[in-house]
Amino acid sequence: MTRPSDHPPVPPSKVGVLLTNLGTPDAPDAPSVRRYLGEFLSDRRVVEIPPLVWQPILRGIILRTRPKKSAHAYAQVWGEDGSPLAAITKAQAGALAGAFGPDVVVDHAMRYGKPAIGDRLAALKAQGCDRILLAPLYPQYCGATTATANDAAFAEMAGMRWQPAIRTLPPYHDDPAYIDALAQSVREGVAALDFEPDAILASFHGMPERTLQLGDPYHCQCRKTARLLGEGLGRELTVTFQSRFGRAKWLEPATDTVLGELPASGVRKIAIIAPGFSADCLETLEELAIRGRETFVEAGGTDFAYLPCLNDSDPGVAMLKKILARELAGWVAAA
Ligand SMILES: C=CC1=C(C)c2cc3[nH]c(cc4nc(cc5[nH]c(cc1n2)c(C)c5CCC(=O)O)C(CCC(=O)O)=C4C)c(C)c3C=C
Ligand SMILES: [Fe+2]
Ligand SMILES: [Fe+2]
Repeated sequence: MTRPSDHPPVPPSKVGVLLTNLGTPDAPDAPSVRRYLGEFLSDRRVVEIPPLVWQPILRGIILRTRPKKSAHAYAQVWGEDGSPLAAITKAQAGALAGAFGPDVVVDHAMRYGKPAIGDRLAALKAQGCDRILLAPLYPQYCGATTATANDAAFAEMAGMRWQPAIRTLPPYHDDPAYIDALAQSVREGVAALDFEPDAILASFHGMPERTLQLGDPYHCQCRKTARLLGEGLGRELTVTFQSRFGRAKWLEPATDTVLGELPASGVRKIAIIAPGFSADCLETLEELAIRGRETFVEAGGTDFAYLPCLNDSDPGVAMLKKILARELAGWVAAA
């Protein structure tokens, strides 16, 4: 029989903040990329095709061909600290350590691969965090990103007898703190160029167009970010969607198509930004900064600059601190 005195000691109460992002392979080689893509592309929030139809295509075709090609792309952006997405997300959490006082633990996790969301959530709880803020670092809400990150945390909680209280970070696509940080970084980035861009392209990750018709707010939130940022900069941005995958119709216009067409319309000097990504990753560093440049230059463009994401820059971390502190109100005295 368990008597009250037999209960394990209760650690002192703390608050946890769990930054989450998409995830990345462990290494830039085909087996690691295959494992990562197998998990990622089996998520029904990401590919909304019935598994009986999709899994044979994924296992029989995609995981046999894509990993080699993607591993080659990853190898081009891999740094000393490994995958840029992993290194930057870790640095963001490191930069926020202590930002909310001594009783708030900041950690980070990935939806696919490591460190896993379930593991880090359990670790926060084991450290005494009885209140946890889940912070999927996607400015624009999308079922395929924000929701699935939160799903993974709630799936872990389903196995807990004593659950922590949970809050989730809302999308921050139109938050003045986010728009101002972006505007500052674009202004400084453009001022440092040795050319004046004819246009600034804002490239967001694409999604199947069907998800817009089904009510996902992602597309509208991307457009709003671009409108507000354009107002902040005093110049209109060209909005495009990148990284098309599969045969279905995706959001348009496609970044690669626009990059190939702009020079013929007289736009030969461009700066490109990726305001849908909180951290630079394969999609920005390889697809935009390397392949995007090639496409633009081959089409007759003369000057091309990719401006980095906010990452763990001082303005980027200050922005994260502001939007996270707001969600901690009532949990943390000083927040
Ligand atoms: C159906 C496929 C995909 C959907 C839907 C999708 C949505 C989506 N993705 C991001 C952010 C990132 N995606 C990244 C890589 C990546 N994305 C897909 C496919 C879909 N994405 C694939 C197959 C890959 C892997 C690389 C490749 O093989 O091309 C990354 C980068 C990860 C890294 O390791 O650096 C990010 C970040 C968003 C924001 C989004 C919907 C809004
Ligand atoms: Fe993606
Ligand atoms: Fe891509």
